[in-house]
Amino acid sequence: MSEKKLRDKQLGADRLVARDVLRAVRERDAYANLLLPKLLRERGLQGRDAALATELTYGTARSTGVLDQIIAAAAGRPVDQIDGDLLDVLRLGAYQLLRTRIGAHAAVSTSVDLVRSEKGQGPAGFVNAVLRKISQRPEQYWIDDLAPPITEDLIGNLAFTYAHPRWIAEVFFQALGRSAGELQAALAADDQRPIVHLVARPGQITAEELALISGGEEGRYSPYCVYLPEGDPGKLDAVREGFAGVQDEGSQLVALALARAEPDGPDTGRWLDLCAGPGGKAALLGSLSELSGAHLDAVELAPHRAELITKVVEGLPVTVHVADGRDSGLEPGFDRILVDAPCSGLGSLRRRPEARWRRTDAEVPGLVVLQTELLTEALRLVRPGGVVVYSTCSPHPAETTEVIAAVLADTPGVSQIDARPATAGDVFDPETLGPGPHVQLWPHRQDTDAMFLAVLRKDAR
Ligand SMILES: C[S@@+](CC[C@H](N)C(=O)[O-])C[C@H]1O[C@@H](n2cnc3c(N)ncnc32)[C@H](O)[C@@H]1O
Repeated sequence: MSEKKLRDKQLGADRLVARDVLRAVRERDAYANLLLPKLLRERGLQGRDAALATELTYGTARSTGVLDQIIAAAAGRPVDQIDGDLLDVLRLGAYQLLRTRIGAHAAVSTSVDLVRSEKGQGPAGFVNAVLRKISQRPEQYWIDDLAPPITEDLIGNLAFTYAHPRWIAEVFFQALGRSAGELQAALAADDQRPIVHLVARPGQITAEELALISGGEEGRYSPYCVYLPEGDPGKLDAVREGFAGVQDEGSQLVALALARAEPDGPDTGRWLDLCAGPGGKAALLGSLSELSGAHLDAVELAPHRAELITKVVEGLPVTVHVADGRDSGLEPGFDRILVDAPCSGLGSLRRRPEARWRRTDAEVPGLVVLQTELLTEALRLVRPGGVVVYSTCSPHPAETTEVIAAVLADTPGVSQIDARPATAGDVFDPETLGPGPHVQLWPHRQDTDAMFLAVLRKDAR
């Protein structure tokens, strides 16, 4: 065994990977869900070691803001006065102490070893002292001590308890009709790591076949979905060969709603995806359009994301355009248009562990302008009688119902139709999707990302 391998083993290769990912997230805004699988592969971690590294990395990244408040209280100084490399290890250690069943001794000693090997005895002593202090109390003690009292600030208390920034909890509260019980359920579900959802590409493999070969289970809502509770989807032949992909069931329902929504008059086979990168929905729509003899145009502003679409739609009747969806140069007259708008992503936080601590509400007004312009352009490009599906992976009312209301108010000759039948198809009861006319999915209700979708139809002449 090489000296480096031996060192990694002694230190715990799982924690070393977790620390390195957390450091990259902090130092260079890396995405944990992209970097972690790469490091696991490069360092040959598999099985239980890979599972532990994943749990520690994602769990720590999800809880960062709350762990920082606890670390600051235990260290007696704000975290911005703690060296970043030490802070990564403190977060990792505090997460293990407070939010896992790992024993206190293992959590503290592995953290101290990580610091000692890189930084020496002094910093290791500091990490030891802070983590020991944290370990003396259970998580509930720290919540009671540091969270706003539930009687004074219910939203702030729940946000702290379930490791969300307060402003995001406030947005969920509004989107859930100001129900405290549902907010608690939504935050709790959003604080869990979701299982992988696969999509079986129509015409290439069925969900039943994919479930059999992957050891997964067929989805509840999308006829193309398979739940994969464990295992690396990248190792499945069906995924490697492009018969299947990784896609949240809620995203599948959005693409399906576009294919199922009823235009007024016959479908002439011109479909458009106006914000298509990286191509998850375009791939599903491309397969569905092939089966129904249609053609999909896929527009994407970012060239590198357009390249990803080109790869994933290979062999399907799809043309990819690198263009601004607000001025694509495409001829009007589409039967169906999807506007899967750039958004704050607040609906898929559980799949992007660190995202909740990176986002700010200052981004939202600019996104709302873009969303409004893209939807307005889609309504110009759709033919009379044609349908437009507007969707976001965000439940933020400013990005969802308020965009729809503003565009409807400014665009004569367009009506909003009930999105529930198109979302449910003949697979499940549309009434389970709330009162309509839009659909808002939630992790705590459907166990999907919190996708929003609305269906608009241009009046036939
Ligand atoms: C929510 S993502 C779409 C996800 C995609 N539909 C899928 O399922 O894989 C929004 C996409 O819109 C792109 N985008 C941003 N501004 C755009 C614009 N003005 N015109 C077209 N695409 C744009 C972003 O680069 C991003 O790839």
